[in-house]
Amino acid sequence: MDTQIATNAQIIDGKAFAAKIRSKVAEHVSRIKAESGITPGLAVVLVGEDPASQVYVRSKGKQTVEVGMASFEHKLDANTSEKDLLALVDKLNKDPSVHGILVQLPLPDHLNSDLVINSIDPAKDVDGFHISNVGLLATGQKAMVPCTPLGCLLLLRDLHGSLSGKNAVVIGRSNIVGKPMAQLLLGDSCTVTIAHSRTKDLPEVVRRAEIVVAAVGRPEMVKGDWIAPGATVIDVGINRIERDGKQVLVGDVDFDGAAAQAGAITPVPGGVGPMTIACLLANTVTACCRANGLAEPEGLTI
Ligand SMILES: Nc1nc2c(c(=O)[nH]1)N[C@@H](CN(C=O)c1ccc(C(=O)N[C@@H](CCC(=O)O)C(=O)O)cc1)CN2
Repeated sequence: MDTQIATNAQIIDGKAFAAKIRSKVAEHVSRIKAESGITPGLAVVLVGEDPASQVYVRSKGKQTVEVGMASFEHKLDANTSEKDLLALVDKLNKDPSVHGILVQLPLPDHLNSDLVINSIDPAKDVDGFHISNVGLLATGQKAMVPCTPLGCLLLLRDLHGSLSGKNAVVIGRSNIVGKPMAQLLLGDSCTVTIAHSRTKDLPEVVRRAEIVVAAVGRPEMVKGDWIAPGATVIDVGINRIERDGKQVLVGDVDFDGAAAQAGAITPVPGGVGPMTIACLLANTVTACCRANGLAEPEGLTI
């Protein structure tokens, strides 16, 4: 790694990169329609009225339609029973016009997320959270890949080309981001450490990394002096905090401190977040192609 101190980190523009992915997805959607007459379709299920989830689901529907796909939104009451939710998933599993199914998380407490996710047909599991897809990814087989880690990987590949041999530290061990992120980096031949709240001397562990992916859900926890000079910092955190009497969005990384050290860094907002929905659209096209024996889009998945 370059040992020179980098004071002007490159700001990785996730918003612009996500727009490029969406335009590639739109091209593939046109091709699929022309070749087969099939319109890729995405069904999104929202249970309850969590304000952030409502925003994300609205964006998913809007962007799905913008790339030429069919969007099916199912908004269910917060008190929906597990039986009714499972019945809806079963109906979507059987619907040939639906190629991708996503159940927005978090679900209300009375619903068992694992049970619901594992009831989705793995071939339609565009979130990549079904246990079959988790196992396929872990064993290096063709899987549906979780959208946020896939977005991070595409950003890293675009920046570095090959990631082979790089030292990567993933902070956070969630099933949605930390664990699949580590699998993806390992798949690209990085040397991967998964760190978490119990990791001893976390700052020292992070200082050894050429690539840092922060996904802990704690506002600005990762400090500038934890970052090795020239390292690439990918901030997955989306935390709403109050600062100077205003609500602001911050990541898991102290942006100003880290940018003074890093070679490249994602901002919040405008970094990893927009990649999540772009990769969801890409996964839906991939699922549609796999289901219908059509050529899969290249460069949009691993
Ligand atoms: N079933 C799923 N549930 C959830 C997922 C997921 O991938 N699948 N991820 C998150 C929420 N999420 C998508 O669902 C998501 C989060 C953030 C963004 C985004 O574009 N963020 C913007 C900021 C937007 C804002 O102001 O809040 C950014 O970072 O620039 C998109 C999608 C949890 N649930």
